[in-house]
Amino acid sequence: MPAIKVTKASHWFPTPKSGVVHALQDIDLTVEKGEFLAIVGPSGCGKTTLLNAMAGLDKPLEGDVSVLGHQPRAGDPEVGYVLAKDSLLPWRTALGNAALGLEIQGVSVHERETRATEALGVMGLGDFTGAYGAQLSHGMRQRVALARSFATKPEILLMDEPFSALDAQTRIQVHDAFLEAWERRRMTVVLITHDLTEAVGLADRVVIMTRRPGRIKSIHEIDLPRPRSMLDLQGNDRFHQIFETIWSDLREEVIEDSAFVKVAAS
Ligand SMILES: Nc1ncnc2c1ncn2[C@@H]1O[C@H](COP(=O)(O)OP(=O)(O)OP(=O)(O)O)[C@@H](O)[C@H]1O
Repeated sequence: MPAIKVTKASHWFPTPKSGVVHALQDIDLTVEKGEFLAIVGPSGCGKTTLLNAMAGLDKPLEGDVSVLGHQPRAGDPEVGYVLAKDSLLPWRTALGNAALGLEIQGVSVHERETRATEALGVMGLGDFTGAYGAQLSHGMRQRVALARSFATKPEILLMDEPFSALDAQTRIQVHDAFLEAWERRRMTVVLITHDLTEAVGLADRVVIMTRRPGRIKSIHEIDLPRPRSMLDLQGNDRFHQIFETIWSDLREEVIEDSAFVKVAAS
């Protein structure tokens, strides 16, 4: 059984004046268990709509989505969701924030503190468990948000541009902390990103979506060995080759998209 199966999914939204916005068209996609899949495509092509369908937040008007063999449902403890905004509660410490998902799941105080502390340690924040959001940098805050998701040990992690608010240098540090944490559990990840370097560096496969209505244009296998480090990949020839191949395929879709980060590898 795959982790996620999307079959002939199409979706559109009503607009106040004139009809509909056709967001997704005929999406067929299978994500295997333990796979790291990245989705790239121009702004407004339906990436979040697709992720929301996997999260059970929005059902496609046509077609079908199944997650771990059943209909997706919002709040499924087996599925974590990480957004660009860290959404930390300012009155809670890093530990309190990292334990929040477990608390919602009804996990005992002792166990959630143990698991949240471990997740913070994995994200390199072992010395900051007592810090409040205002005392943490952007990158540290986002690592707390990632620790919050990891602590619940979801089978599937859905991520909507989780690194986009970080500056380039911090982003690489958080990528590597995330990769290290992911290597320990190898949960299924679906990552939406506007950063092709990130997609190629992190994922096993990169899905390119077309302009709206979003269809799947192509899927690229990333044959870089694991474990990986984003920092080390900057000097890896194979990484640059794969990057250029995917970019030449993606280019015409995102050429007018100012949100898209072509690169940089240096
Ligand atoms: N609730 C909604 N009501 C009306 N239109 C919507 C709604 N949600 C999304 N849309 C429209 O559907 C299209 C796809 O949106 P979606 O957010 O999925 O795109 P995206 O690829 O994630 O974009 P971005 O990369 O800019 O975040 C867009 O044109 C958007 O304006």
